[in-house]
Amino acid sequence: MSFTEQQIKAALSAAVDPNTGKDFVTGRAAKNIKIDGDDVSFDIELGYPAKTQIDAIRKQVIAAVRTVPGIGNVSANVFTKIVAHSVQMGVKLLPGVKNIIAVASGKGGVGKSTTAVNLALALAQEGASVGILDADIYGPSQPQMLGLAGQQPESKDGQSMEPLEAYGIQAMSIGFMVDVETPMVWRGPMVAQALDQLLGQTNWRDLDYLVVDMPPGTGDVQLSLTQKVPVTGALIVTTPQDIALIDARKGLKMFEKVNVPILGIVENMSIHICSNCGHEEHIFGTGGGEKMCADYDVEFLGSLPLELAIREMADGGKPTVVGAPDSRTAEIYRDIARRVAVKIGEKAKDMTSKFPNIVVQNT
Ligand SMILES: Nc1ncnc2c1ncn2[C@@H]1O[C@H](COP(=O)(O)OP(=O)(O)OP(=O)(O)O)[C@@H](O)[C@H]1O
Repeated sequence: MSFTEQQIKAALSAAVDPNTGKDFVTGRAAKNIKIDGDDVSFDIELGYPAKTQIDAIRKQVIAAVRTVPGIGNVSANVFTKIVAHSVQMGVKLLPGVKNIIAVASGKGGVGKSTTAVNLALALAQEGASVGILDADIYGPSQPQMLGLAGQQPESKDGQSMEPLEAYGIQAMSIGFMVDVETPMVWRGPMVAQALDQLLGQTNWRDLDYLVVDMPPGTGDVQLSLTQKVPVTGALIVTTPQDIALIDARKGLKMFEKVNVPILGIVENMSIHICSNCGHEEHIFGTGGGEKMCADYDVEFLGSLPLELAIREMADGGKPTVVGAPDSRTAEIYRDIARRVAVKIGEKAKDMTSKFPNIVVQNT
């Protein structure tokens, strides 16, 4: 052997993870370096799902280590390990759920539910175990978007409910419990009770991420939900016009108030590309989302076009990420999903589960 472990580490610290922007040593991804004669093997542990990129990352780190003089065979085991990250103080994690991502908007109709479902499906496509909780009591649209309309969750014990499944993700919605065609007048306590039931009585099965489609707006219902749900981070969806941005700012403030970190902002319906001539038009204005992010020091996670196919696929029960997985739009959703997962991965790990239960016995 004509090289040292130090040289291997130096080579790996010259390679930067394109998703985190950190090198593989500083980011603590490189582990378990083993040298056997001239051959080297090591692990790269990613804290976010990246199934579509594992191959590229493997090639990148192998190429980096091959630069070490005298090196023989190099093998890298690249894998993902998602852990639970901290939530608001005093709120307990949900059983079977590691991380919760709240998807919110300041006002209705900006595409929050469409973004939430595509984000959930994109995280699953990248290899994570994902659920979606449709808490949008005013317009539960996830059953329709996931092709589950008219179905009802099963209960094995008469107390708790099993989430339904579509395209590999688990789903629970207030829409499975009420007739969405019949307008309902929800009084405060009814809303709270229904949401409590959804939150506390769903048997989520081993989720890395639960995406919560929040009710639009920043009123009392939304505020109490953000206090009750153990949220790891929130994402705000807005359209570029001023009125939506003003409301999105209120959303930012609401999460700040309850100490939920903002993962970033997604701008929806940013640009319209004419399907006939390809002409690009900023129907709702331009640059608003990015300016808001700069003003408030939050990340601009990406922007989605105003596109007929997004609406047709979501409303038709097969959202873009699964309906057209090779499209540019699906790629944008996957990029946003990876950014969100990386941001969560950078947050402090949840330590509550590390503390042993202390039992005081009277003898
Ligand atoms: N980028 C887009 N391009 C075209 N249509 C879109 C886009 N995003 C969402 N839509 C469509 O706009 C409508 C409203 O979207 P969605 O239900 O996701 O909004 P929302 O903010 O969740 O609304 P609400 O607050 O009422 O629940 C839907 O018909 C959806 O298919």
